[in-house]
Amino acid sequence: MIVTIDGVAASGKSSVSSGVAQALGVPYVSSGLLYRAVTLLGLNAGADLADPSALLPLLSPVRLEPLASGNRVWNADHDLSADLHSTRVDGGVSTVAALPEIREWVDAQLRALPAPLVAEGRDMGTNVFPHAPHKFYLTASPRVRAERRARERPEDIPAIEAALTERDRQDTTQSAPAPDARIIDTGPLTLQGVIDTILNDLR
Ligand SMILES: Nc1ncnc2c1ncn2[C@@H]1O[C@H](COP(=O)(O)OP(=O)(O)O)[C@@H](O)[C@H]1O
Ligand SMILES: Nc1ccn([C@H]2C[C@H](O)[C@@H](COP(=O)(O)OP(=O)(O)O)O2)c(=O)n1
Repeated sequence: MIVTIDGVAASGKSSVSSGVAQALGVPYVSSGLLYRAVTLLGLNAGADLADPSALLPLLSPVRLEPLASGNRVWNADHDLSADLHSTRVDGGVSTVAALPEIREWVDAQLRALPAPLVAEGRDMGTNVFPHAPHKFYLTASPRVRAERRARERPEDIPAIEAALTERDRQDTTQSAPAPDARIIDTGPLTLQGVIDTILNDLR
């Protein structure tokens, strides 16, 4: 069984996916972490983030480890995970995620993983796992999302809100909800409330 949980930036995808996956006793996979890892490696190499031929040669040692408690991304034996959620990576990741060659590489990593699993991102229900039987799409207003993310970032809420809104705009192409996804406005819900909503739907 595959459950897909897509949604806009900072809507709760990874926290909710982790909770749902742990309740089901299956792994979850965070596709955004792979886009973030490509971005980090590109930035560190001084590569042009809009040039797939500069990025693809960096990717052969990159591997996603889908632990139920939290995904990790490795570059050979170096754990990149702690560096993937920086403002620097946030600022470049939409450029990288717009490249068809990079999307193909990420999709191949994800499709190689054995089911059952919970997959989260933007296009899990539309493109990567279109035949998944259970699909969800998380939303919340930009202000609510910025307030949540402000607990994890040094910037103030208006700056975070502006950056989230801009990233939503740049990610629009791959971020449409699947027609058969259940859309959940997480604004009025607690994290556990969102997890329970999904688990009740799966039962
Ligand atoms: N429904 C919710 N209520 C309150 N806080 C939430 C809720 N969902 C997520 N959060 C918090 O919002 C932040 C962003 O969530 P995260 O799972 O990282 O989102 P995404 O994977 O979509 O970027 C985290 O600090 C998380 O704990
Ligand atoms: N399946 C996916 C997952 C993420 N992306 C892109 C869009 C986002 O700007 C970045 C980072 O995604 P991630 O889910 O980690 O970002 P947020 O936590 O929602 O801020 O990658 C994508 O294009 N397709």
